[in-house]
Amino acid sequence: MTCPTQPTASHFINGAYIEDTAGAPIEVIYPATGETIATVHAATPALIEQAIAGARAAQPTWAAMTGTERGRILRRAADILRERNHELSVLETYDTGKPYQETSVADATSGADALEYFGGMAATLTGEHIQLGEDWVYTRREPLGLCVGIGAWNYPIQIACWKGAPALACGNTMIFKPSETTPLCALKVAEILHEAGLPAGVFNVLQGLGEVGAALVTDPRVDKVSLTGSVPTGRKVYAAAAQGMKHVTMELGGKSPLIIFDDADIENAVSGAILGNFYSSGQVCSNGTRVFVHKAIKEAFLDRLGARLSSAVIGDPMDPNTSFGPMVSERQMTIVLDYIEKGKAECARLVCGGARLDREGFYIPPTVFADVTDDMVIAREEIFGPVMAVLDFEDEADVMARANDTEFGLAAGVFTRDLARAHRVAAGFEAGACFINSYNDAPVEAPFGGVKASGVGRENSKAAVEHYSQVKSVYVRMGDLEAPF
Ligand SMILES: NC(=O)c1ccc[n+]([C@@H]2O[C@H](COP(=O)([O-])OP(=O)(O)OC[C@H]3O[C@@H](n4cnc5c(N)ncnc54)[C@H](O)[C@@H]3O)[C@@H](O)[C@H]2O)c1
Ligand SMILES: O=CCc1c[nH]cn1
Repeated sequence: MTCPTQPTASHFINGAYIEDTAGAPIEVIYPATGETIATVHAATPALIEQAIAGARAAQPTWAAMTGTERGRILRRAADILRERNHELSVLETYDTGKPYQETSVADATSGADALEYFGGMAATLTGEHIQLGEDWVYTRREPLGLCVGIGAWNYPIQIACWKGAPALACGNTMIFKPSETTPLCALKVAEILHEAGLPAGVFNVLQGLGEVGAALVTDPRVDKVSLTGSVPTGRKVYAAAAQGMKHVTMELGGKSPLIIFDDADIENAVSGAILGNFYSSGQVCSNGTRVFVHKAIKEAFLDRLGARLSSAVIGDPMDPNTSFGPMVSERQMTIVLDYIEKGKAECARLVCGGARLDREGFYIPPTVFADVTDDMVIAREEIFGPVMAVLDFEDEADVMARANDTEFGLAAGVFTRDLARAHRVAAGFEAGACFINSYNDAPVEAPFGGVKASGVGRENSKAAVEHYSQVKSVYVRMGDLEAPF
């Protein structure tokens, strides 16, 4: 079996596809069937050297272009991404197993939004003038140099663009290493950027496992590392980057709370809980997997949730009617099934789901546990699959303390009709991305990122510019300079 739209080689370096079969083979598995659809090869040390040398050499010329010129290329790439939405969505579906119903509206689209947004912003990046009597200071906003992006497997196109677009807009070059589980889509992003006029060497893609990522992170010629991945990987990558005093962005995992008060619109709250637990088969970093439901409405909430989940169309991800697909890999399926067994062993009440589906592919249906308590493993650890934990509460202060009682701090949500309470709760959340009467919206205009163990820095929005550029100040004296001797 082969995916109809797959790239022609494993890597993209200095403006061209390149293959080196000396690198260890990495099989790309279609999660809906378990079949191999492609084989890529991990980057060899020679290819890593070629990519770093090329990206370093390309950076000064790219930075010397005006922001308008750089932005025009990024915006052209955004247009091509949109024109090829179908082809890219098919590839993303084969890479991840996510239903085409989702990928055709959420993935290339989100990548194009980032290229368009940062392309538009490139010409506006300026320093400032600070008058000091007759002297003055001006600042220059300068690129960092060579940035490395390292991706997770849940949003391959989005992650490549959320990192690449602001990096390139600011005048940096980038080497992007996709997850070894979903290596295909980032290559298409590189291909499209070059079709849009990107000079060779400015955006490169190298395949490989953690050791290729580690080789990039530790290279002294790399100035910044942006990782999307788990907290354990984040700790390693952050520590390695610190040895070289490199800039970092860490977009890591979460175990986010979603609080549903007794005055909430139940239908909307159920929608939020579904979007925050079962979109992308639960493989979204910001998911609100600890759903605190006020005791007074808990059974009504669970009844409506069960009814709505029974209408999920689980099946062939390429069928446009399918709304729920498989887990990304057999490994991830096993991890999630282990957590489900822990939930059962801890005597949480299994409301629906709870076992692998009897069909080919890595399918676990939407799974809901009720009567979950704060100390249960399924309420404390990130599962990264379609498993919702429903916990009871009665008092606002109590539920806020419980919601924040976690090492993570990526996202949080609240459903209530009381707007004063909604804003009070949002202010009290220890989380980077909060939602009121909604869940998991991630527009490019809004900062995205976590606090506590969930990360460092922000992607998207004007905030991302701070993480891909640095400010130089220049003091200008207008008169004579006195000295003590
Ligand atoms: N905060 C966010 O924006 C965000 C978005 C998506 C996913 N995630 C998180 O990602 C995780 C799931 O993705 P995953 O399983 O691919 O994560 P992971 O941490 O296993 O791997 C992430 C990436 O890091 C690379 N890597 C592993 N070890 C490395 C090392 N020592 N040095 C450099 N690179 C290394 C991997 O090859 C992969 O490309 C979840 O925890 C999820 O919450 C976070
Ligand atoms: O997976 C994390 C990033 C994200 C959140 N919503 C869409 N993408």
